[in-house]
Amino acid sequence: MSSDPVSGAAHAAAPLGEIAIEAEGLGKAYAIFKRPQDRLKQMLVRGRRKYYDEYWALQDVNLTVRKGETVGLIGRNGSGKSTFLQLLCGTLTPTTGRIGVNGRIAALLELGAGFNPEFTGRENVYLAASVLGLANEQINERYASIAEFAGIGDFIEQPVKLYSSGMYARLAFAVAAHVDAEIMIVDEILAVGDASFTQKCMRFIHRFKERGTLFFVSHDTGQVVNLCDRVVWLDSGTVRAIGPAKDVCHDYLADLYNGPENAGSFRIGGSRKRADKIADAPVQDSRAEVLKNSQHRNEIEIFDFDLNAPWFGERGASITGVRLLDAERNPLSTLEGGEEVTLQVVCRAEKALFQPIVGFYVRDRLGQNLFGDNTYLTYQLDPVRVPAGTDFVTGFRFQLPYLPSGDFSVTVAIAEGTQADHVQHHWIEDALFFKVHSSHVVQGLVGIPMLGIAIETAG
Ligand SMILES: Nc1ncnc2c1ncn2[C@@H]1O[C@H](COP(=O)(O)OP(=O)(O)OP(=O)(O)O)[C@@H](O)[C@H]1O
Repeated sequence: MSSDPVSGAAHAAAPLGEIAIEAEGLGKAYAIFKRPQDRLKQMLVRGRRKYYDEYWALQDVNLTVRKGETVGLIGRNGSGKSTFLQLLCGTLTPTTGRIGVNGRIAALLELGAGFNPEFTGRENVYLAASVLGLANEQINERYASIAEFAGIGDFIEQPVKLYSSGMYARLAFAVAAHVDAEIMIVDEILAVGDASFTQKCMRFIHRFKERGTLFFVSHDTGQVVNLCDRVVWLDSGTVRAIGPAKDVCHDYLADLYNGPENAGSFRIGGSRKRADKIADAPVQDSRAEVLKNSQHRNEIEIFDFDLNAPWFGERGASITGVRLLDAERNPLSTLEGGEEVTLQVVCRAEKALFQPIVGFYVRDRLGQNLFGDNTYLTYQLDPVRVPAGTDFVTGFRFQLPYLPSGDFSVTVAIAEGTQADHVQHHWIEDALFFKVHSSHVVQGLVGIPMLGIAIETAG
């Protein structure tokens, strides 16, 4: 394990004016002690010798956030997001560079509201609100509204050590929503609340955006794009990109999909699993060439993953991306029908998952399920475990049937358990749309590739 090694530049005040947050050459190194006794030795030698290795969790971050901006922070696990936020809040000291904050800051770090576990909810409201700058009379005036926002009933009189993570998050958010913060930092906290509370928080965040500066950290790129003007992408402790939310999230997802560890399989807890047993070349329709060159060929246009599609579920896991890839794993925007495709579903385990099931349906415009599948059978004897906070990719590789002309959608879902008994974590209705412009399929719901068609005379 490790601790803060080297002291560095102070948490200095930023220049006044239109700037809310300014980081210059910001870096943070942690000390990694190989043996517990080295930590003690280090304390004794007071810096004259070094008994630790330095690990740079963050290096040379330069960032200016103007007042009123909403900035997203994304990156893989361990890329340095929490470290950056702690430097921003002043709970960590930079090893190099500086970070300045101009305005009252309220941070909603994941399970890190700074509550005292022995105090009741009510006592913690007073404690946290006063740390965030409210006078006692102001807290008295706002207490009823805070309690109402939290919505945890009589639990507010219980010590917070008895709270579930969702209740803790509710109270933390309720306080932060009432302290007149000018800068708000929201870090994954929404993932632990239930759907109605998450929506309440999102309504607050949308209102806050109108008047304040928001720093939003999430693995849910859909939410990031929805909310943020700009996005900072951290990769191994350095800034990989800063730019318009949609562009940066797109590049980040592309990197996540195409990273070497995701090519055709996914790795969880160190073991690499084949996502599926890949069959041989797809079945060729004997008329493939003729169809391809005729007006009957399937022409299919695919639209992007719909970030605003309706969803339901417990959100112990989230689906963060859905797309179709061709046989070479390039993203597809049009299809011909009959060819090999891979439907990729990118998920994030918000909590530790045991036996996740990822599935999909393709539906026609009347809502009829044409076909679909899920990962259950493949993994039922060898259930996958996914640690909390892990992003993972599921691939369904199949030969696309021929489709009749019309509109189609793909519904995707991630559940946990067994086929018969499971918790639905995230079900996204019509996550992806595609349109078939022309087709030779005139009968039935779908057409299958014909290996051969022959008329032969009897005898
Ligand atoms: N106290 C510490 N001592 C040593 N290393 C640490 C410490 N805290 C974090 N790290 C390391 O610094 C790196 C960045 O961690 P950080 O928590 O900032 O990443 P993150 O992007 O927030 O990850 P996640 O998405 O999983 O929350 C990681 O490799 C982590 O192991």
